[in-house]
Amino acid sequence: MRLDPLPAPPRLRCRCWPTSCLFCICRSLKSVLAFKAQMAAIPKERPKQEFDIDGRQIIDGSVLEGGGQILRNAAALSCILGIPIRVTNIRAGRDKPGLRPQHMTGLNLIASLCSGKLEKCAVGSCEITMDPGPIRAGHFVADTKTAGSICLLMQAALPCLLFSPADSSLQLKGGTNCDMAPQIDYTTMIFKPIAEKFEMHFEVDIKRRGYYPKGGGEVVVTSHPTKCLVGVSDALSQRGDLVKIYSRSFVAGNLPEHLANKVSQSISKSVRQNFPKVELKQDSLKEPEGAAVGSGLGAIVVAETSTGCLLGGSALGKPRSPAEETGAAAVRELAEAVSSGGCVDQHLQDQLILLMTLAQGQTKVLCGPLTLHSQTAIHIARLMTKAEFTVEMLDKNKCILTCDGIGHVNSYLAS
Ligand SMILES: Nc1ncnc2c1ncn2[C@@H]1O[C@H](COP(=O)(O)OP(=O)(O)OP(=O)(O)O)[C@@H](O)[C@H]1O
Repeated sequence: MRLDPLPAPPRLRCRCWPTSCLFCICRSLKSVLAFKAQMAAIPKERPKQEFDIDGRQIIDGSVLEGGGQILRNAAALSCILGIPIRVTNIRAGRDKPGLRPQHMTGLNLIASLCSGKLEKCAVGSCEITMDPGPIRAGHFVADTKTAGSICLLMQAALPCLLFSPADSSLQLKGGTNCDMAPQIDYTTMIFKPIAEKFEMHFEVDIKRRGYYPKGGGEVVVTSHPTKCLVGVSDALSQRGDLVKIYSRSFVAGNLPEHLANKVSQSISKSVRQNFPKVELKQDSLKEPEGAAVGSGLGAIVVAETSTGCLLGGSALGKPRSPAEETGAAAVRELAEAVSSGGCVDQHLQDQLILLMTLAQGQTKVLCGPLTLHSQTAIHIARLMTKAEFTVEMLDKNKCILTCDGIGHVNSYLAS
């Protein structure tokens, strides 16, 4: 990874020099440490490729974030580029390492898209192999049988279907609004419109919502193939001004509708405090009976800028936590994304890496601090492809992430 141009190192001398105070010295040292941490996060050398005795590329699932995203991105690249893989140390960075139902379902789904051969793919397994075949179009069904995230199944499968011969549909079952994963509303309201700028097109039909712990949600996704994704150079590098904020607050199951209104009111209050001049539109609802399994409460807040950037914040209700706190937490996450000064929030950042990698041409994204998830996604992309990533620090928190993608072409649509 290239590092040029680098920012000037932070000044060691404190502002009240020559009568330096302890506070300023500490502050300077802290910024030196932060600067060093950011540099350390971006290795210069490309990661070294290693292969097992059968010629499969070895992917170490314990690097950096050490979570399920390594598996999804590696399996997707394996399927798209026809690279046989052996993933070791799966989710070694998590309390319960090994495959969880969501990851196992995602791998099986990817394997079925490309008639791939999977070995050792079972809950708890810390190592799998996958030998991909040609990607095909069709109707594919995947069920986590838990509240495992439907959006993370989409995250794994949709990039693969871009390179299939025709339209496909995915019937996905699991959780639609879960913690530690995009809520389905995040995927439709933020990821989808931005992915369209890369020429990734799909439609989402939410048949039924499902929440932790029951799951039981169902989403049908129609995916359209593309000849080649295109890099996005301007649309994600100019932040513009905030022009609108939209919020969706919901309850489902045995929770009363007035709780959704409380979430909405707290969002309105926090938005007024943080963004007093920005237009706010709100929806507050109880999911109709039959349209949701189990009980849930949550919110998503989406801000749009004058240049078309979309930033989000979301939260889900927790037992014994007041409904108002859910609204305030969603706005806090949004405010953090806005104050980072980037064109993407911390979650979209890593979700775009695969698209940037595969696209034809250059993508430039103005980001806040690079997250560990993004660094991990970049690591896997560099390990498995020739995509070039550059990080240009603009100040100690903001950077431009540039990727020269590999321009992978859909062989079925090539002529
Ligand atoms: N609140 C959120 N909004 C949008 N996206 C989110 C949110 N929280 C997490 N994500 C996304 O979900 C993905 C989570 O990946 P991660 O590897 O941590 O989870 P995982 O596959 O469930 O595995 P693990 O259980 O190992 O953490 C990332 O792409 C991240 O950006």
